[in-house]
Amino acid sequence: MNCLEIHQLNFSYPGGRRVFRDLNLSVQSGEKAALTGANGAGKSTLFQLLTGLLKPQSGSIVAWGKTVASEEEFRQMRRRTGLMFQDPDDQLICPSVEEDIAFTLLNHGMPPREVAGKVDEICRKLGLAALKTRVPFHLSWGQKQLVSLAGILVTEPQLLLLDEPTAGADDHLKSLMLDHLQQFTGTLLVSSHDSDFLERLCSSAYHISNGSVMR
Ligand SMILES: Nc1ncnc2c1ncn2[C@@H]1O[C@H](COP(=O)(O)OP(=O)(O)OP(=O)(O)O)[C@@H](O)[C@H]1O
Repeated sequence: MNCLEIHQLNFSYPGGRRVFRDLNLSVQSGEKAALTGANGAGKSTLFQLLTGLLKPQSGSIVAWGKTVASEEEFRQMRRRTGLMFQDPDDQLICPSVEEDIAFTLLNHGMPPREVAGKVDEICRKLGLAALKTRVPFHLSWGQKQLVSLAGILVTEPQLLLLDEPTAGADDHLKSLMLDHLQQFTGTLLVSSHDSDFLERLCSSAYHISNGSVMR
């Protein structure tokens, strides 16, 4: 079964040039797929379209066999999906690391005590325990990326969309991310210019060029 299907997607930013022209893409459940393309090819834009943060002019998105079009359908889809933004400052909004990691689970109505246990566990796994009370805004770039990833993994998503997760990451952070993402059993679509990281993580690749996807 396909986790994701995109059919004949067309998208332009208001007043901007066309980003996608009749783009088609299918990603199977459990697939770990790389999304590549030159700067400005449209990788970040595609992630935003896939999660309903941008609306296409035409075309359709199907997730787990169901068309996703209305705001409510995207809301349901986002509950099963983790999107890691390219810039962690777009992701981190709370006054402390632990609150940030807990944010989505609390929003989903999980009891605070259960959330606290899950936050502790993911912080332990990702080596973030010492940063729990820190202000996210004051962390280093790499620490912010790791906190962003923790806030996503803690929700146990079935689909992970990662937008250049290793940009600016050192070798230690990259191998930490790799270890955890290799263990992820859901569907993964990861954009990156880091071919070594993609080769070690992904088993398939899709390349965006001239507004459409090539395998
Ligand atoms: N908010 C916006 N308004 C207008 N144009 C935009 C906007 N955001 C992105 N674009 C344009 O859309 C195109 C695709 O940008 P996008 O950021 O999706 O590319 P990308 O593949 O993620 O690039 P990179 O590898 O540099 O991160 C680019 O031409 C960009 O300038």
